[in-house]
Amino acid sequence: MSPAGTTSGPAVVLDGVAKRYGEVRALDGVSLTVERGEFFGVLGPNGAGKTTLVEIVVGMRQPDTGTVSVLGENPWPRNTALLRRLGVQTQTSAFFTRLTAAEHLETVAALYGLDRAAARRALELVDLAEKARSRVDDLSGGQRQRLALATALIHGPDLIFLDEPTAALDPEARRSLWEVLRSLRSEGRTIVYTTHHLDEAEALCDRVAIVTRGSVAALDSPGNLIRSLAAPARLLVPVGRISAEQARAVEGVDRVTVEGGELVIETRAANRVLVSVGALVGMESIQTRTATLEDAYLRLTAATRDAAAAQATNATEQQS
Ligand SMILES: Nc1ncnc2c1ncn2[C@@H]1O[C@H](COP(=O)(O)OP(=O)(O)OP(=O)(O)O)[C@@H](O)[C@H]1O
Repeated sequence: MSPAGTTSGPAVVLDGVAKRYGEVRALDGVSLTVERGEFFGVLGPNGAGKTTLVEIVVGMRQPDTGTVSVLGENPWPRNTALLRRLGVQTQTSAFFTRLTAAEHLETVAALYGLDRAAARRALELVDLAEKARSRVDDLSGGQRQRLALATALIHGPDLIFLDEPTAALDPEARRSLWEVLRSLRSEGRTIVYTTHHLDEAEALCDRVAIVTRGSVAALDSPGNLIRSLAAPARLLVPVGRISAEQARAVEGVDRVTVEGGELVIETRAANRVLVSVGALVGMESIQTRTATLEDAYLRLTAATRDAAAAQATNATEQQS
């Protein structure tokens, strides 16, 4: 059987995709393109519509309106030939819980027509070989998450969807999963994933879409988002070297707070302020924290929340 889908062109194209659950507008006209070979992050607050978006793209849900193209094909109704080219890990991944981890993967391998070696390779890929003989029921949350990832990757898919794959992992396991994801990316596979770990998205993603209230509020590389949303840098000075009033008086300083024994000076003119504050306290006393994707994200989501609150107030005032 020849595999479904094209081998060139974008990996995913969404055009005007909307989805309601009763009164809840989960997606409100989402249009975006994921290029082939891209590591693409979908970020957003709880309930923003990320899972719904991924479920529509992989053919688990039908959009109310709009079009979806995955490797050049429509994923709905469930396109079983296309499914062989997709690797999907959702938050509700199903396991054969009475089996051992190895038996579970061997069963999945058999469903794809693969041999036991594929199951062993998948276990090793996610660093779970030592739990091969443990029952799935007896695995920890993080180990189950790694098994879910192995299940999604066992057949070597071209396009991989992961819904919060590192949510239950300890910091070491998270870093080792980053390496797995990076190696998949370097093999030319496309990865679309959702996460609440902004540091991770910044480290891994070529581009991210920030979804708020069912719409794409921003879509760009992490670096461009940080620049365009003008997130501030922070200078940290031990309390006592300079007063908050003195710091506020420095030209270019936006905000001064005290956190954990440090005066935190926020600025969007980091170089200029660093020189001025350095002249007051000595350069060696200053720690710098450049703006992160998390800063940019928080600014954007706060602005979206404020705009929605203002709209709701206006609507109430007009009614009364
Ligand atoms: N099956 C469903 N029936 C009714 N409402 C739903 C259903 N699934 C999701 N919703 C609602 O749709 C909205 C979007 O949910 P979704 O799970 O897509 O968000 P999310 O961004 O993935 O959230 P989280 O970060 O918490 O996982 C939410 O308001 C949610 O309550």
